[in-house]
Amino acid sequence: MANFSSYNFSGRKALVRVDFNVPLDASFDITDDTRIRATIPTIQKILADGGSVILMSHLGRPKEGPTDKYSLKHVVDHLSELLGRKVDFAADSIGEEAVKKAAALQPGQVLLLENLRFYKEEEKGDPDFAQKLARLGDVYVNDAFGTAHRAHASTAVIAQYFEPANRLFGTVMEGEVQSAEKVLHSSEKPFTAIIGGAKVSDKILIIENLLDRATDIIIGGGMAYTFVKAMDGKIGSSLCENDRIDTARELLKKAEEKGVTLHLPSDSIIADKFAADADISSALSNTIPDGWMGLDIGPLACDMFTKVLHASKTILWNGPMGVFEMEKFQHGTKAVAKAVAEATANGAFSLVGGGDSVAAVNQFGYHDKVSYVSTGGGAMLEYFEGKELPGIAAVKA
Ligand SMILES: Nc1ncnc2c1ncn2[C@@H]1O[C@H](COP(=O)(O)OP(=O)(O)O)[C@@H](O)[C@H]1O
Ligand SMILES: O=C(OP(=O)(O)O)[C@H](O)COP(=O)(O)O
Repeated sequence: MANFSSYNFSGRKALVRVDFNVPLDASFDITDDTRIRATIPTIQKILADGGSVILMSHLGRPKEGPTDKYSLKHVVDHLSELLGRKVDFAADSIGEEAVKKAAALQPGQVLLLENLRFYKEEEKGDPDFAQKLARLGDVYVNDAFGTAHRAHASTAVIAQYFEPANRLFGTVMEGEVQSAEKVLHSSEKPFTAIIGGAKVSDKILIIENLLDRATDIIIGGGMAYTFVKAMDGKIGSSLCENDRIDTARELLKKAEEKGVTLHLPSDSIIADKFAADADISSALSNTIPDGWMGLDIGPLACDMFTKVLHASKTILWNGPMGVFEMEKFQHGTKAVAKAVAEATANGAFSLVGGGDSVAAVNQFGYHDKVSYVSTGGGAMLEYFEGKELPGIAAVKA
């Protein structure tokens, strides 16, 4: 593996895997550009050396192939603005247009490929797809920390098609790993992990490993209701992964055995539909009526979580406490962000990561009141499990 800062990109086409999986609103405007902004130093260094850049990323989780909603064309204008130069776009990632545009790329130019996940081969880690991508450039830079926990074609499989001397991490990856290492080796207790959001089946498994590290685990957002149901609570139509209920039950038991306190939201803000104009009410999280769903933690939970956070010395946070994109369901995430900021002001070390979590912290004005903001959510949590992430291992191999 080569070193990014000493690598000379002059005359080279750098194929750079970035994580441009940014939140978009209904008009496809970017609501938080942290992940794009983070990659600018990497892109600028390659261009300043006299190289050219081919950017590749995923956006969301498209299931049906090419879909306008998930097109990376939505980020082209903003990226051009941030770079101060026009970025070209290929409406494909390995097809004729991508190949032609990549071949014609001149030093100083930037090309963005269409969403890699429009090909099912990407998530399957298909070697043929990875090799076709690899042919577009002559040096591979992985700067997608947020996706480093995925063993996909563009993050893990592709690296083998480049000589070790032409495989590198970009500045995002380097910075993220350095900061994560710092936390990994210096986590003062009480250590509180906050897990929320909506990727229940992905992140519930990570909780088990956190049991060896954390003294307290706060579970909020859509993640909470699978646990509430595992304790025989009534959750109405709240988000729930039924095939993870047994896992949740086991985790509750293991936490007790290990002396780790799992904090679930005792109450919730409930809604009659998943919409900004829903009718809302509040309820204990284990007595949510049929036809209603929990879309935020309630006031009792906010108070309880705040107390736990104020007593913490290390805080790791991934996943919002509610559907913060809608005003009616922002309060819990705001309250937790405030408590994390207050704990940080009192000397705790706090690390917040994940596309939506970072968007929330930015939106509520707390980004500079926490110790570190990571572009990765699941990736950051898996890094803390102590295992090498596939996207990192492949570049180092
Ligand atoms: N109670 C809930 N029900 C449904 N979705 C929720 C709930 N709470 C939070 N969410 C959603 O979770 C999403 C973020 O989850 P996730 O992707 O896991 O976080 P991150 O991007 O920070 O890693 C947000 O879009 C938010 O609206
Ligand atoms: O947004 C991401 O992760 P995150 O929600 O854990 O922050 C990454 O872009 C990975 O996306 P994925 O979880 O669909 O593989």
